[in-house]
Amino acid sequence: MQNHSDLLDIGVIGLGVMGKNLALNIADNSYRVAAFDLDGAKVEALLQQEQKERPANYAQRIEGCSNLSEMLSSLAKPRILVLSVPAGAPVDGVCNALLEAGIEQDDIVVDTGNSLWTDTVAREAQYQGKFSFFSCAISGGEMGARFGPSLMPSGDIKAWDRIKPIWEAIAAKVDPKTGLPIERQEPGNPVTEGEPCTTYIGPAGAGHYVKMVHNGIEYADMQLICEAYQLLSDGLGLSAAEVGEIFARWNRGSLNSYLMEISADVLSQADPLTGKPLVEMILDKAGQKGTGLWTAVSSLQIGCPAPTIAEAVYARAVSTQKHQRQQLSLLLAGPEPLTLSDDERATFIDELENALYCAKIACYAQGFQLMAMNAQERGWQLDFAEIAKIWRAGCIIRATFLQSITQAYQQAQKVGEPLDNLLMAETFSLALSAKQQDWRRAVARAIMSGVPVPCIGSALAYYDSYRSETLPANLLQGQRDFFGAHSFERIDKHAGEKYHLNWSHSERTLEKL
Ligand SMILES: NC(=O)C1=CN([C@@H]2O[C@H](COP(=O)(O)OP(=O)(O)OC[C@H]3O[C@@H](n4cnc5c(N)ncnc54)[C@H](OP(=O)(O)O)[C@@H]3O)[C@@H](O)[C@H]2O)C=CC1
Ligand SMILES: O=C(CO)[C@H](O)[C@H](O)COP(=O)(O)O
Repeated sequence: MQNHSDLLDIGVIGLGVMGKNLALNIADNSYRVAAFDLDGAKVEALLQQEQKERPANYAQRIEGCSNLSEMLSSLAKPRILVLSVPAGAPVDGVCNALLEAGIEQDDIVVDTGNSLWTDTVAREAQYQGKFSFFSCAISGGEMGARFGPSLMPSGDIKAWDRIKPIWEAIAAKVDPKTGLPIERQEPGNPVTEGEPCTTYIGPAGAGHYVKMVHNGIEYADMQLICEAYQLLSDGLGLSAAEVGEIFARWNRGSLNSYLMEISADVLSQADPLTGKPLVEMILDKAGQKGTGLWTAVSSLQIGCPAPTIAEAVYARAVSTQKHQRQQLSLLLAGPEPLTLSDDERATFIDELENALYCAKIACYAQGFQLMAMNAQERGWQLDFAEIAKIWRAGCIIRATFLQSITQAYQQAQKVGEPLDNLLMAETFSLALSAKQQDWRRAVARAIMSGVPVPCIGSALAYYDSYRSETLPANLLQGQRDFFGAHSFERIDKHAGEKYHLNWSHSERTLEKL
């Protein structure tokens, strides 16, 4: 352990991509940090980075520990210990190691990893009486952790009261007037002004659930942008750099977002090895760690439609089937390429911009509805205006658009009417109604040119399903009653009254069950 004369404020365990940067961020905000990783080289690297970045007039604020007992004895009580280790078994591994090292009942362990929310619920109960297991899901990647992430804390409110000042200091900040991020990436000079992107989400598991849905939306938003890229490159024959320029232009309009910004950047990057566009040298097989899948599974389990999020997970799965795709590309016929005039191409690009905006609204509507339905099942009181607010900066899905979502929920709160679906908010219903024809034309062109658009297309089906007062589920109920006597309700009788037609009898009489 490094020399220190005083007890430290907070411990960080796990110094990978996120933990290392969180430790530096916390230190930038004047807290003294004890740091530990199983790999001593990572502790050393962190200490060196702090030394390199620290302004000359600042004292050392991070101290390395060689084991957890040393960390516990270096911290002021009750202790705050931040876990930034991979989700799953490593979280319990560290908790058990902390128990062996002498962690106490009043100490707080904050899990900042992408843990499955049901694991978090179980852990809070499992460690009760031993220490306070608190969770704080985090988004923002490496740079977010370093200079201001979005933080989604949940669990024991007393634990939140203790960590809140640190969390508000290290979180990303938003200008309250414009709703735009205040960004300054300067070691030793953290952003202290503006609204912090953190808020208490709810009981144990709520923060991880909200982060999981954030990631589900992230999957869908990324896939929507990728579909637009394929339409512009394969469909229109534009180069990666040209698509990058279009995305950069869109990023200055209603599609302004971090994901659009980085997509434009990725597309304009040349490969250092070949000089070709880097994107064309990257293998088209998408990885995933599970949070998008968990979101889709949750939506299926609770019966909340989130088709665009599910399609984004399937799109990653299809991408990994490279061998089959190679074989089938030689076997299966597709349409002739579309030949478009210059005017038609320009029109198509504008239509696609509107299609993307509409699909994005539908995808966020799905995510927010999912959070609402799960909250209802769990008895959580989620404040969606606050959730949208803390996603305006710091996190991967940060976008100007989140300010409109914040305002839509604030308006609903003001008039005392719950916003059951974001499509109902005036700002979005007007935009969707105005742009839906362009959305259809973009999907139609994609279909006619043979470019797959599972997310842009499924979002349109979601939109059309929700604007249909009547769906063909009447026939479906008839089918179910026919083969399985599963019964149906009638439109001219009380809700809940069940009927069955004796389909196999010659008279086909109707029974009230
Ligand atoms: N990367 C990202 O953009 C984001 C990640 N997250 C989540 O944050 C968590 C951390 O992610 P990330 O930093 O990317 O992961 P990394 O794999 O980069 O870092 C995890 C670190 O934890 C260390 N570790 C593992 N087990 C222990 C242990 N028992 N005691 C001490 N240290 C341990 C690892 O050491 P070693 O390598 O030696 O095993 C490694 O240094 C994950 O749950 C991730 O899903 C959340 C938001 C964004
Ligand atoms: O949580 C995150 C950002 O919010 C991570 O970047 C996310 O885990 C990446 O997920 P995947 O590897 O599944 O694409």
